[in-house]
Amino acid sequence: MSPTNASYENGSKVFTPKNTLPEVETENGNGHKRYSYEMLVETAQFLLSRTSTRPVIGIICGSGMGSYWNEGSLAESIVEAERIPYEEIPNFPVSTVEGHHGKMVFGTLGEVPVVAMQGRFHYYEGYPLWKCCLPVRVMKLLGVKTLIATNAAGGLNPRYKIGDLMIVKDHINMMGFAGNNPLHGPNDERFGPRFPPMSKAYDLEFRKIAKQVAKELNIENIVREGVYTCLGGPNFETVAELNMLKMVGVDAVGMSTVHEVITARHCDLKVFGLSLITNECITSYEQDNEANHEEVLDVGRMRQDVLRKYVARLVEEFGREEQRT
Ligand SMILES: O=P(O)(O)O[C@@H]1C[C@H](O)[C@@H](CO)O1
Ligand code: HPA
Repeated sequence: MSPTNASYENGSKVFTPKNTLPEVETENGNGHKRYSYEMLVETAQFLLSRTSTRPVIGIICGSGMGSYWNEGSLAESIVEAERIPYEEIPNFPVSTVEGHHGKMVFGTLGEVPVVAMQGRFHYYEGYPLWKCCLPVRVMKLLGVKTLIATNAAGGLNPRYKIGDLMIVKDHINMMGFAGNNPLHGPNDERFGPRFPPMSKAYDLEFRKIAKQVAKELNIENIVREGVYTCLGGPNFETVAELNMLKMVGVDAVGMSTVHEVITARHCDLKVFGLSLITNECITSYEQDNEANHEEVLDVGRMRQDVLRKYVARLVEEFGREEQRT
């Protein structure tokens, strides 16, 4: 089905956008389906009916931040938390990663109303990118103004150490280079424009605040700022791939976030990105060690107290900044 009504004027085809996109649309030739605006409104309305929280900040908890465990995680420290499992949410995909929590957690952090995704959807699980990003659009419809996207990533910058935190300054959309983009397909203007800019993807003010907060918390020695890229996964990268990414200016490599950020910027959410460096990227054939998921989770647990305190303070500060602007 076409998202436009086509008619002919003086022999030329004229397209008039329809008011709504069809409920489920077969994407250009690749067989993927997509959700309509109305389905996402239904999802948002369901969530709003299940909680009295009206979140202004949305947080995506990455692998290092309690998407695999609850104890001591940021999601656990949300006050007056209401937890809604993904299985109960209409139109929501169900996380297939073993051990992932799969819950939307509503409540407050430092008196700022928030919603946290405990468990995200990854491309390697088999979801098309637009489906991985569905919760971001739902957050927008819930009234969220700012997205904090966190992830676990391999450190490619040789100065980075395992356990460092990287404020994401920018990203390189490697999957987008191959034409795989969450905005691929018909555009719905109610979310945003057909051709959204990405040159200010990661909010400058938030990045400044994050550096200031790192100083206050005395963790500035482990907080870096750099460029993140997402590959499709699930395999970790080859030595040649990592050396190529290093050459083009990538500091940290992961399997998420970029498409979420593109979707968030498209619908005008402000974005802050944070990577936990969980492993060293292997850039030489002489190195014995290999990347592995257990190490990613171990480092996540090791750093979770710091991450929780840091992100909780950032939420307070971003909430304040939100009120100022
Ligand atoms: O959800 P994130 O991006 O934090 O998870 C990363 C990427 C893979 O899911 C996993 C690899 O260990 O960690
Ligand atoms: O080294 C990595 N590569 C890709 N994704 C990752 N997620 C954690 N570490 C890595």
